[in-house]
Amino acid sequence: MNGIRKHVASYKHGMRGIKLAFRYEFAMRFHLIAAVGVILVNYLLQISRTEWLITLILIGLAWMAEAFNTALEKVADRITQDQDVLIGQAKDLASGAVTIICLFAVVCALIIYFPYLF
Ligand SMILES: Nc1ncnc2c1ncn2[C@@H]1O[C@H](COP(=O)(O)OP(=O)(O)OP(=O)(O)O)[C@@H](O)[C@H]1O
Repeated sequence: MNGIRKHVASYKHGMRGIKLAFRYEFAMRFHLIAAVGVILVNYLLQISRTEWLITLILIGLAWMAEAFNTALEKVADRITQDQDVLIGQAKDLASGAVTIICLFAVVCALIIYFPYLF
């Protein structure tokens, strides 16, 4: 019972994290606007159920990568705000993770939307 209560509490912390991310992170709001755009285009083009799933999974992965990136930046800034090679690399890697999923999302979007448009 204690375990279940703890598990439910961790979802509450998670919701707080999601609120924080959308309230204070410009990049997260940008991803939200992009997601709304994608959902709109999906409706307009009447894409298949599988294509809906792929786009929704990619949206989730992009938000997840951005949230991890923000978390890592906060921890790194707590460790030191001085210039540090390893901190710089850690931040670049976390930012790279976001860039990777965004690049794949763009490629997938082209593959999915192209046949509907041309
Ligand atoms: N303490 C540091 N030491 C060395 N380089 C740093 C440090 N802090 C930031 N950088 C460099 O500046 C970049 C931007 O870091 P910053 O903390 O400003 O994140 P940001 O502008 O919010 O980036 P992102 O767009 O990835 O969210 C990092 O990817 C890193 O290359």
